[in-house]
Amino acid sequence: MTGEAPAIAVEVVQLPHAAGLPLPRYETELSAGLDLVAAVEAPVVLAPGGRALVPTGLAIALPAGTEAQVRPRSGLALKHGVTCLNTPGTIDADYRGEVKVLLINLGDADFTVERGTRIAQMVVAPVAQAVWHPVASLNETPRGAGGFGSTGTAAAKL
Ligand SMILES: O=c1ccn([C@H]2C[C@H](O)[C@@H](COP(=O)(O)OP(=O)(O)OP(=O)(O)O)O2)c(=O)[nH]1
Ligand SMILES: [Mg+2]
Repeated sequence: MTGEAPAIAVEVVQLPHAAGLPLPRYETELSAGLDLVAAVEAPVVLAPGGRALVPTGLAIALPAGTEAQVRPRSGLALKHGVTCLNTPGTIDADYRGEVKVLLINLGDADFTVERGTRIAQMVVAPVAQAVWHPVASLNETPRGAGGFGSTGTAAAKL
């Protein structure tokens, strides 16, 4: 698959405590996520079961009609059991505070977040707001109210 991903312009301010750190970047041409780095002044140790709100040193202004999602990195999850507690984190287009990452250590050893550690990834995406249309009843569908496993397993269907 080739081609260019559509671009969304995002204003960014690198806060003073992020001085010297690189702006998040796409590691490959068609990556969906920008790797966020920890803008901690000193290493933060996450004990097993511990959590921490880790600063990225970035404040952003997303265009109306977009959001950013803060998602875990699979490598950290696989190797260390470290993930985002509130995944996916939601960055609203009108948020002007610092983007932070709520990490939790679900592994069985201490995990140290060093300055510059790539701790999560941020995906920018279009988003729509719902406009409620109250009605008395909803149209019928083959699924109806079925959910939560109502279609059975793939094996059961064979
Ligand atoms: O992982 C995250 C999640 C949120 N935020 C920031 C941006 C977002 O716009 C704001 C509010 O997030 P959310 O709506 O998830 O939190 P809340 O608990 O509902 O707080 P609020 O009442 O401020 O909306 O916090 C982050 O920096 N990182
Ligand atoms: Mg909220």
